[in-house]
Amino acid sequence: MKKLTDSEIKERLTAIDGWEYENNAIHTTFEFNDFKDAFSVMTRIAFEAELQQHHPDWSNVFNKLQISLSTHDAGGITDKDFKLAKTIEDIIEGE
Ligand SMILES: C[C@H](O)[C@H](O)[C@H]1CNC2=NC(N)=NC(=O)C2=N1
Repeated sequence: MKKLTDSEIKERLTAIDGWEYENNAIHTTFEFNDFKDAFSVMTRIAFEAELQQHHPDWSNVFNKLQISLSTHDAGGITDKDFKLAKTIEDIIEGE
């Protein structure tokens, strides 16, 4: 999988709100009403990640969820990260 260049990453980020590019990964944070809502979304993301065979680096504290996406094998950001980011946005928007 081809590693995207800085300018390709910045260009693609304009199409997804709320994500930023830093430290060789794209990041976002979400805040939910409570832990149950956060964990429920995480479970849905987990099943989609498994289907894509591409997995988020994330952390959850109570109602907050921080997500970072990068392609470990490529040592940077690839189409797989933008595909998973779009999937995550679709899951959140369906809430
Ligand atoms: C064999 C398996 O598909 C690979 O190890 C996948 C699994 N999930 C992955 N997830 C992420 N974020 N980066 C990877 O390089 C990666 N590799």
